[in-house]
Amino acid sequence: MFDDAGMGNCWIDGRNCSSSNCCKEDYEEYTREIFPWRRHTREPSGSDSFIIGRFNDSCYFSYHHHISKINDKDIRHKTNKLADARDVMEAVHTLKGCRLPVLTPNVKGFEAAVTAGAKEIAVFASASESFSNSNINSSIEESFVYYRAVSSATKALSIPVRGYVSCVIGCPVEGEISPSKVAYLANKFYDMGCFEISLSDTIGIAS
Ligand SMILES: CC(C)(COP(=O)([O-])OP(=O)([O-])OC[C@H]1O[C@@H](n2cnc3c(N)ncnc32)[C@H](O)[C@@H]1OP(=O)([O-])[O-])[C@@H](O)C(=O)NCCC(=O)NCCSC(=O)C[C@@](C)(O)CC(=O)[O-]
Repeated sequence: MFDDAGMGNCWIDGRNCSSSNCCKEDYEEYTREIFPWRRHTREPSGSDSFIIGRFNDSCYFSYHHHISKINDKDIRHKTNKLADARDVMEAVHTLKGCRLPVLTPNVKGFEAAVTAGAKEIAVFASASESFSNSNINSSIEESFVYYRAVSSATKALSIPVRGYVSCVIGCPVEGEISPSKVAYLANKFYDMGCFEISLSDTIGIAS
């Protein structure tokens, strides 16, 4: 399902469909070079924990990042959304042999994640200014202000933090991303104390 509260136009060189969706079903809609990149409507928590469980059974993944402790843009459902995240944490905390880092965009999300039982935290910055603004409503530099605060809060509780750099190859709005920008952000996460740094080809154009 799509909602129209999109994240702006998406431009992917040489592809006629969004990378994150099946090209086949989208082909008709995306036969133009520029197409609206819409956000998926969130599934109920039951499917989240079911999917995490299945990934774990498949033994392919030793960790699953999940449950972005995020602010739902439609504030009316914000509390429900957090309750939803708590349900997922409750449903997966018994999974054996896997790590479950929780994405948190700020200290508020971190506190909610720890309250819900998170043992590992993940923060996420983008190598593209446009993607950062669309994704977390702040610039790259602003996001590191939030993430340094999260990192200090995790140190006090000895909770490990993973740092994601998004859009390391290309951005749906800005196109190709310079590797030196990616290296700069990875260094910032390293200096901040992240024990792991993940470089994400967020829109899958490297493959
Ligand atoms: C970052 C924000 C919160 C800024 O959203 P905002 O609206 O700018 O936040 P704000 O600071 O203006 O606060 C607005 C309201 O939200 C509340 N709020 C503020 N923070 C939280 C929170 N954590 N949890 C719950 N509520 C929160 C805050 O308390 C306030 O409530 P009010 O006072 O009006 O009642 C929002 O833009 C957001 O949630 N963005 C995240 C969207 C998201 O989940 N993106 C996908 C993550 S995965 C990813 O990015 C890529 C990755 C990691 O997978 C790797 C890759 O593939 O690239």
